[in-house]
Amino acid sequence: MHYYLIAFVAFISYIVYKFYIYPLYLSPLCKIPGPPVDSFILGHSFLSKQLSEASARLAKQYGEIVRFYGLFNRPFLLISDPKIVQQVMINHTYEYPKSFFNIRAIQDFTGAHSILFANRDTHKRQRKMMQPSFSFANVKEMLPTFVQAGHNLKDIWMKQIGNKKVERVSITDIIPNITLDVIGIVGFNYEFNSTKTTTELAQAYQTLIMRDRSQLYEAFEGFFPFIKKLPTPNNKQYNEAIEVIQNTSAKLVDEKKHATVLGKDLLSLLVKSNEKLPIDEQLTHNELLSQVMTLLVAGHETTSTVLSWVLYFLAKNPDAQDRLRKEVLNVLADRDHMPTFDEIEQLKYLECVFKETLRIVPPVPSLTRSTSKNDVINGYVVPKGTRMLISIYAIHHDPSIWGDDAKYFNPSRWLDPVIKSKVTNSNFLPFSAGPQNCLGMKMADLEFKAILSVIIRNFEFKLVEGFNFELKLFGFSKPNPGIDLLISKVDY
Ligand code: HEM
Repeated sequence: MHYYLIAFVAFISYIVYKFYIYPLYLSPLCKIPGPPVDSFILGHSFLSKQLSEASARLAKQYGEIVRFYGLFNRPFLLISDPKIVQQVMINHTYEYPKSFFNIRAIQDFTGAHSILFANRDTHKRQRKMMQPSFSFANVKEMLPTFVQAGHNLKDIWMKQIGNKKVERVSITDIIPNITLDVIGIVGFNYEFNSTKTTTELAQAYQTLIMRDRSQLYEAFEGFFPFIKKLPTPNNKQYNEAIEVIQNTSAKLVDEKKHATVLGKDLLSLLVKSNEKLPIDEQLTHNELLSQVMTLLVAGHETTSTVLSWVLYFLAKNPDAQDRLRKEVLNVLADRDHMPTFDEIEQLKYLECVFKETLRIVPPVPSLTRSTSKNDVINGYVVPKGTRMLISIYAIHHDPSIWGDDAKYFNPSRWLDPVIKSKVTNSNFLPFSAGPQNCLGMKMADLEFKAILSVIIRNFEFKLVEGFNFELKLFGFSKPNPGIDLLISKVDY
């Protein structure tokens, strides 16, 4: 009995030391400034769905490297210093591997062998394989699909408005389906048809992306993965949605592997270049499947997020909207004209609008990395295995870079020579930076510009009085419960 008591006391002492005394009082990370702890077990209560805005607030209050605590007082560093971004993401990428609050939840979306989780040699091998599919020449060939997607959206809203002067439309209901159809065609030469019919795939993403879960819940699930298996209605819905995505991806890979003629879509190009490589360099079946799942989600959720936000900001800033429409009319005087690549490239204000939207609401608001060895960052000792949250959102809202109006949407800032001289790839990083940056960057750029130019040519957008939503973090920066706008036709 006596021994049991000693063992019990030793166990409790170990728990108290490991989860309370060491992280809060003894770890070298305690020297880094940060907010006081407000919960014994839960760490910081701000670790919630408003993480983006909280991170900007903390950066302002405590500086560019901030210590905070997650579940069970696990320490994290919040980074908003471009110099650290340069060190961690650009100069020494593979020394700072990615780390996630709940990796299994992301792997459900992307497959366990996605390039998003690969490190060092595996990453280099997968990247070398995938990069050629995203070449400039290949992306240029996607333009007609992007413009057609703009026209499809135009036709849907024209029909919705009908003979009315103005119509209230939930823009976030349809835009993800438009970009899902786009990735279907350019990614896999496959018609998902999610704008014409209700598809299981579009519904599955809707279910997953808009799940109302806090970071804290994600962290709990990360610690206790069995939670996902409990037979609750939410879990059932979640697991069914994941199954739809996995089955669709498996079907796409299977069809491509057995196709007699391969096209120019991303997956065909990937399969073709894979076959040319020596066996030990080739992507395995599971790796290929994971890349398809990754392209599906990365290729449509991000672009739909930025397209939804831009319409909101243009509705809120009618002067910017008028200026953009005026510029677009130079190219699209005829509403049915299909703009060429060169014509889109001429639209300089459109470029500013794209960058400003990515700055003010980066679709991926933060990135996670960890130290692979004991390290020194900004003069502080940082032990091996420390997790870092690189807040793209906080860096994009830093007045010392973007000016005193950093929190406002102002596309013209991108024409200001002072701002232009300050912008680098470590302080403007919507697509991340360094060797693991976004492969679909050029594609997203052209898709955004093609769809937005058709839409802004044809419609005027205004805010709905009294309609409110929140910026919430569902992995992507999503407006919750969505965005409604008033839309009217442009009659010239
Ligand atoms: C506005 C649109 C987009 C944004 C803001 C965006 C942002 C990002 C970011 C921040 C990362 C780095 C993630 C990390 O380090 O954990 C990333 C990676 C990636 N993105 Fe995008 N993305 C966009 C569109 C696309 C599109 C259209 C595709 C493809 C069809 C795509 C494919 C990828 C891939 C494959 C990676 C992994 C690259 C690697 O690890 O080497 N993205 N993206």
